[in-house]
Amino acid sequence: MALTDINSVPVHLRRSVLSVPSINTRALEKVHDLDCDAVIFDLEDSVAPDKKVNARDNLRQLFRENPLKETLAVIRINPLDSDYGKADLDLVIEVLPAAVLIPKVEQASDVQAVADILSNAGLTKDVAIWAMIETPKGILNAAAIAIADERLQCFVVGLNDMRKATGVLPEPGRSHLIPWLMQILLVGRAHGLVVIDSVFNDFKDSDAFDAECAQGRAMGFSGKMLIHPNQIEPANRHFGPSVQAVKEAQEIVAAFSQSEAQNLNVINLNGKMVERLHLTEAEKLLAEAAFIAKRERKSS
Ligand SMILES: CC(C)(COP(=O)(O)OP(=O)(O)OC[C@H]1O[C@@H](n2cnc3c(N)ncnc32)[C@H](O)[C@@H]1OP(=O)(O)O)[C@@H](O)C(=O)NCCC(=O)NCCSC(=O)C[C@H](O)C(=O)O
Ligand SMILES: [Mg+2]
Repeated sequence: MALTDINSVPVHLRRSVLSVPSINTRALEKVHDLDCDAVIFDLEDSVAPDKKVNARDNLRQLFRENPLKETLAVIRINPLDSDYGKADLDLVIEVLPAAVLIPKVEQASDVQAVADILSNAGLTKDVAIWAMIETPKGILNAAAIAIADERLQCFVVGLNDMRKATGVLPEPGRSHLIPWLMQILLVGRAHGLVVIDSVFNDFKDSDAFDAECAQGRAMGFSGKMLIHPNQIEPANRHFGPSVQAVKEAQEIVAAFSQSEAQNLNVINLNGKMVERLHLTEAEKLLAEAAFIAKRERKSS
């Protein structure tokens, strides 16, 4: 599978990235039937210390007997300097998920340490690296982290840890967090990374979740980390191409394919300036929409 490049097709979507506690066998059984783009099998904060071994065993069995097919599989390990991180990474090397997610990344060396262990195990590009940016130092060092290793593909924001570290209270609109969110996004984009918005804890409040997805989409995030199956449909809707966006993209492609537009870099489309950069965006959006439609046809 080609590595994700936010500006290239074919696309590997990251609209909905569902976290599943690897100790919860009931939830682990369910993930095969869920319409999310990626699953994070969590070994970190959702698994109690005395359950880490059981959780790893659950994943070993899942990857051996019933691996995910259409959905990207990611394993979130514990920090390498904790009591559990090294054994978690050994499991990653054994079962080969699409990516390993490192929590609480604060400096480039946190990524490099994982990359070195993967390389020493003979894995060069097989397992991508994702990094959680969820501490003040992680945000301040994001630019160095982004270039720590060529396997790094994705930043995932963690606002629970960020709030804990800073004292920022949860509030609708996340106004006090916006500078930090945009900083992470800017750094990620500068280095061609996918950037995933944080989880939303109140999984029964669908209106508030809808609003936060809309905000995350408007900010430029590729998708949202989720904690509950109910959050998948709204995340797919907000972070995927809307009907209106597909229609506009088709109009742009059609307009630029006219013979009179062949040598033009800018045209007037229904009273709006449209340039070739919009054509590139339109083609990417249509490829994304086609990819989603094909996957939906296959699963229905
Ligand atoms: C939050 C939950 C503990 C709620 O679970 P539950 O009480 O079981 O909810 P429901 O009864 O509404 O569940 C309905 C059915 O859906 C299944 N389910 C629930 N959650 C998941 C899931 N994540 N994946 C798959 N399936 C799920 C239930 O088993 C029910 O099934 P059934 O019995 O057949 O009806 C729970 O949702 C949960 O544990 N969520 C994930 C928690 C998690 O992964 N936490 C770590 C990630 S959060 C994070 O990383 C924060 C970040 O680091 C930061 O700092 O911000
Ligand atoms: Mg966290």
